Amino acid sequence: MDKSPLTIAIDGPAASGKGTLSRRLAAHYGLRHLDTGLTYRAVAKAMIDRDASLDDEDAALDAARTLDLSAMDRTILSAHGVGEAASRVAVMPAVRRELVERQRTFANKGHGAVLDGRDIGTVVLPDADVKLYVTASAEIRAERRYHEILRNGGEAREADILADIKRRDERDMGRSDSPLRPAEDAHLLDTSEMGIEAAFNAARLLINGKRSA
Ligand SMILES: Nc1ncnc2c1ncn2[C@@H]1O[C@H](COP(=O)(O)OP(=O)(O)OP(=O)(O)O)[C@@H](O)[C@H]1O
Ligand SMILES: Nc1ccn([C@@H]2O[C@H](COP(=O)(O)O)[C@@H](O)[C@H]2O)c(=O)n1
Repeated sequence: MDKSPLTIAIDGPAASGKGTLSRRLAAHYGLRHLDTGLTYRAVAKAMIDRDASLDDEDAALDAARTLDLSAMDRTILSAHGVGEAASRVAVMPAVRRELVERQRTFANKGHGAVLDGRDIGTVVLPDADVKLYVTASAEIRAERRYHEILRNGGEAREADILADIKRRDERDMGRSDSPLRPAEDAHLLDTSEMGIEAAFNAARLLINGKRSA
């Protein structure tokens, strides 16, 4: 296998499967992985814990500056409501600047990395070796998330999840700073009719093709 450093940027809307794919790719290529959504979630959670308003930019910036990437707990941060709150602090340019800096430092520290989020290919790592934009219809994404919540012992209504996903898509794609969109040189991967294994194999083929080109 080619041992040169490899940076992979993976973007896509909520519950599109970018985290699942990123973890598989990181394990396969022996790369470190950062789920950048967790950084926005951690800022939002810190504000909720401090009873700060989610519109308070000073409090959000303070939470971003004091964030410890190594202490982010996926189990706590993955709650559906925290994702919604994260998309509200993610519209703040000062918070984005702070977190993007931290994310770049992570990416540049070692021998390659996989980062997933909303602006990785467009803003955080515009020179990434490979860029993927993972998507699926809102209905399929809501169905997958619904089953995930049930599997984990939670309760939810699929219709509420679909409404949340559509609202979050709108906020993430419509914000003026770093809106969610595919980078011009990103490969599109629509997994609406593709299982996890098939998506992983498709991504692996694209990456290997790019490396040997
Ligand atoms: N190709 C696929 N086929 C079927 N289910 C999938 C596929 N990819 C991911 N999933 C499932 O869909 C759900 C959402 O996936 P995942 O958490 O990876 O999405 P995400 O884009 O990282 O979400 P978020 O934006 O909330 O971070 C999970 O339950 C995962 O197991
Ligand atoms: N690079 C990123 C990553 C995430 N966001 C915002 O955080 C929210 C939560 O992200 P998840 O991937 O964990 O669902 C998301 O809705 C975005 O608003 C971002 O802006 N940039």
